[in-house]
Amino acid sequence: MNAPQSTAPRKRVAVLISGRGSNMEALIAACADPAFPAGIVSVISNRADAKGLERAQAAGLSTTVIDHKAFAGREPFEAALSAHIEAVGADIICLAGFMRLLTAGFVTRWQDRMINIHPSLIPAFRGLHTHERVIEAGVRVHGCTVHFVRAEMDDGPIIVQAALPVRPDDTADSLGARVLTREHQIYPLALRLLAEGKVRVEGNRAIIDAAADDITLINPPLSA
Ligand SMILES: Nc1nc2c(c(=O)[nH]1)N[C@@H](CN(C=O)c1ccc(C(=O)N[C@@H](CCC(=O)O)C(=O)O)cc1)CN2
Ligand SMILES: NCC(=O)N[C@@H]1O[C@H](COP(=O)([O-])[O-])[C@@H](O)[C@H]1O
Repeated sequence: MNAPQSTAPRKRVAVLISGRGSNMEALIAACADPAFPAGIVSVISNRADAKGLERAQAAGLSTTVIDHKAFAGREPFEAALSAHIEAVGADIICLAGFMRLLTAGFVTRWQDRMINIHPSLIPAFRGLHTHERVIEAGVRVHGCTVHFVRAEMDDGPIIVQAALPVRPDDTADSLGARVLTREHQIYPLALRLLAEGKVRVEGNRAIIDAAADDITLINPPLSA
């Protein structure tokens, strides 16, 4: 039974991608439900060859390429990004495999309205090549995180995490595939909680309002 349709206007979301776009697709699928408290108004890529652009167009969404290489530095690139995001009236920015380090100026401009998905249980394994590093380190539990973006890479207040066991026979690819499945579950959940106003930031912590009826999903039991 669908949750009662809230009368609040749906939050307007800009999704930033650089590549494949499978997390963007998970967000598109969630936003297709009229009862979902957010809708995607623009998909922006810094790469014209991002496969995600075709997927967004196939879903009938407006897509825009703002190529960082066309600008004389991060700030002018980000000024063009902000101008477009303001023009489409976005309330929330979702980074979904967006592979450009954003400056402190841009992060402050969109403070606590910009979230990112990262394929590790931050603060462990921040940065790139997380699955390879997890296997190399021999850790037993791995996962993914949706967090608010801060100037420091992969360092913001954590909204949702999902954990899973590392199998003895795991390769970076097999582990990455299981983590990606969890990413596609937790990103729509985090966006829903944020769009429903159920997340507030205190210092470097994200506080989820306890009434959020899907609290159990935030600490899901370790699944295979
Ligand atoms: N200020 C921040 N910017 C970004 C964050 C963040 O947490 N704070 N998250 C990232 C996403 N990301 C990891 O989650 C990430 C993005 C980019 C890079 C990186 O090394 N980029 C290089 C260029 C790589 C390329 O263009 O292919 C760079 O920007 O010079 C690492 C991790 C989004 N931005
Ligand atoms: N540090 C950022 C980072 O590593 N992000 C990761 O890039 C992939 C993008 O896949 P997608 O384009 O299919 O969503 C995802 O696994 C995401 O967590």
